[in-house]
Amino acid sequence: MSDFLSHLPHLNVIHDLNYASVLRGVAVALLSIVLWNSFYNRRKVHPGSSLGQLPGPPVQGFVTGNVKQLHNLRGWEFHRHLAEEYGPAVQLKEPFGKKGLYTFDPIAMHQVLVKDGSLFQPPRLESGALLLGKGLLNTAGEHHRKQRKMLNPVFSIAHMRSMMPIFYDVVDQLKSALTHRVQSGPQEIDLLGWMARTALELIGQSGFGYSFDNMVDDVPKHKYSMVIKDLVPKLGRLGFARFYILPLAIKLLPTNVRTFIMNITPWKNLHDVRDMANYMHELSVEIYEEKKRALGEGEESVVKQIGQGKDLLSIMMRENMKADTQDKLPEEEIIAQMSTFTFAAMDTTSSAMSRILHLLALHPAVQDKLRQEIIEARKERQGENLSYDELVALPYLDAVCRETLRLYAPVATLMRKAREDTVLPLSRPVRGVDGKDVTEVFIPRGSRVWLSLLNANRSSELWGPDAMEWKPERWLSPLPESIMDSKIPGIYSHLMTFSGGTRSCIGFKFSQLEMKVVIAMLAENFKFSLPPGKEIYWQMSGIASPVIVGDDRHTKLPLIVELANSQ
Ligand code: HEM
Repeated sequence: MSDFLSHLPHLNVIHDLNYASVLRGVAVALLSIVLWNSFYNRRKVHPGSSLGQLPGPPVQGFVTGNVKQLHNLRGWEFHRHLAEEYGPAVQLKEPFGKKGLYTFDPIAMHQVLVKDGSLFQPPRLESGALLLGKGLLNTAGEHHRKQRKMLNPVFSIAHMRSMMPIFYDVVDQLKSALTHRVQSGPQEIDLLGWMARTALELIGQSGFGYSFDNMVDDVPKHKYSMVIKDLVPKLGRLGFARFYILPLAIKLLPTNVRTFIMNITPWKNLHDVRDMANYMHELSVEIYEEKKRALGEGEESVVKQIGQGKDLLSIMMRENMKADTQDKLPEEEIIAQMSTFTFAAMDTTSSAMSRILHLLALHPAVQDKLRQEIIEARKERQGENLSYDELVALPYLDAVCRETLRLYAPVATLMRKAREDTVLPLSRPVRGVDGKDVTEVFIPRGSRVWLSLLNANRSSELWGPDAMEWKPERWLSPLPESIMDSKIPGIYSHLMTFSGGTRSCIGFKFSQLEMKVVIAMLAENFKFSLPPGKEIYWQMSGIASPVIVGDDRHTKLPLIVELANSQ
């Protein structure tokens, strides 16, 4: 395995380099990119309207364009303004004046994610692979398709069913931890912290048969818990560099040169991210090796040494062993899926579960109704845990989850980059800057397209005039025809929350199950209310996260928790 490690680009260092030539190279590359951009923006002959014909907001500055507004932690208003002022297809500016498209038009999104999915790739691929290895999030084309083919069956309903006992074990630990803290009376508790611990333990146990957290200590002790908690905020602090400088450096500089530059750059945050990536990788290798040994020794050993062998990693390794030679994934890619799944699963699901708890605290009548539904279902089962089918069939629990994922999608925007010139059709014309209707937009190769999952889910044209209200009841009657006919390409409930097409969320069923098991237990056993004197604000980070107004240095969701049967 040490051989394998030495092939990872981020672990190599070189020492003797000519600084002046490196800097000259970077300057020439930057200048070429600016000139290339303006050449592309000025081309006149192409099908469809040009991006320049679409209306859009003024830029904040030539260097950053609209990017800072778009990724601002308080960017909700900006995104809402884009939808209300300009409609579903908007011209935005990247750094140095390059034009891009911001859209939530269903047909345009369908083309980007489904029909022309292979032409529109996330720009993160190379930098993401440095962070998490070549897992699903960071591969493309045939490589991605091959991984997806191997991994889709791992997330089947049959496997989700078999994971129920693992889920209930983790949730029992959460119940004991909270009961212990509130048994002598209501307490203010940071639920975001507990949801993050629960989500990590759920993916740890059901993902890899590995426990990160006994859920007993006040703070988790495993280094991985700390690392994964800090990773997203630290990545966020790389900001502009992450989306623009890093991909450029990867494209232009050989591995050893950029590793050298990274190591000598006096930026602690960058070094922290590098060390975190290395640590996550090392732990994944350790867990993988242990499991491989057990699998090699047969099923009995898997059960004895690493639980039931029903976790995603065991399933993945068994599927890979069975696969035909041309479909087999190399070890390195199986290992990369571990950090990939943890990264993709943890903050998204804990954000969604925390949002539900916050909303239940804001809407006590919904909270009571949900509690009642679960108490009655459990009574019918004489207090036994609900089976997979019983749990997913609870209509109000389902409505609360769906409505939260609709109005408050944890991931607000996806970014794509066009690999070829292409034309995107719109489902209805928008008024161009010259007053003429724009029905299709020419997207030059290299342009960015931002897909607004947020605005697609909140469109009053599709969801009706109450689209901005949180109303679980809307899911208890038939949805409006406008949404049923809209051809929204999302894989889940006409929503864009889990995206659509070949790169849609592979874990969406897993995450819904997690949410339902956790929220059902919490709503049945505890009551949640708002802490007096504290206002909670959800930041628009890559994955939405709550802070207390006036103290936005740390993400937190303080709620008053008490036993539900205390009165
Ligand atoms: C509420 C929870 C979740 C939300 C809102 C969510 C959302 C998303 C979105 C929007 C994407 C598309 C990203 C892109 O195209 O750039 C995605 C991809 C992905 N998600 Fe999730 N996710 C959630 C939970 C999970 C869980 C629990 C897992 C794993 C157990 C997971 C694994 C993945 C993976 C591996 C991908 C990449 C798929 C690919 O490129 O083929 N997600 N997710």
